[in-house]
Amino acid sequence: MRVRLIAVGNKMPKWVAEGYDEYSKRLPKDFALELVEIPMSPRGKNTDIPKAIRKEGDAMLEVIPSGDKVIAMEVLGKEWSTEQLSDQTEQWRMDGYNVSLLVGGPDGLDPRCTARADQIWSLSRLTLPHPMVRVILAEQIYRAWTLMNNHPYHR
Ligand SMILES: C[S@@+](CC[C@H](N)C(=O)[O-])C[C@H]1O[C@@H](n2cnc3c(N)ncnc32)[C@H](O)[C@@H]1O
Repeated sequence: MRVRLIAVGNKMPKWVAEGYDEYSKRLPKDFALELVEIPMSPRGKNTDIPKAIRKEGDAMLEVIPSGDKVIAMEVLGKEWSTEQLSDQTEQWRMDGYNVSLLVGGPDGLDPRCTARADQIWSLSRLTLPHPMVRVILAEQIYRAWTLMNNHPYHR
């Protein structure tokens, strides 16, 4: 199984890249977490924000492999416990699915990306900065994998 994390932002601070790598590198090849970064459209005082979001959405839709289970990350999505995430992931694995997780930029996901998703997942009702979301996702995917494999990391 492969989980593709499709996230807006390609110039991340060192702590974000290190945080993401810390967890993604712990996963085995047969449960790989793969990062696909979508360049953030530049923002300035006169930026047409809906147009910037659309451009990010176009790029995102292009890299979602057909046949993947698609999960949009949204504050107002459904909250899952780590156990629910692990059970759901196990189900996808048994059914032979790969997964794409979509993380928007500072102005959120293009509505077409949310519409493309099979499920909408919320990490909490807090609005988190998009760089932090990818680190939290890497840790939670790793944690879910440890649960699926009775690894002592999760307690
Ligand atoms: C700074 S937030 C965007 C906030 C924007 N006002 C919106 O309504 O989506 C950047 C991205 O991080 C993700 N995100 C932020 N907080 C989240 C949360 N609590 N749960 C799930 N995803 C979150 C979403 O994908 C969002 O598009």
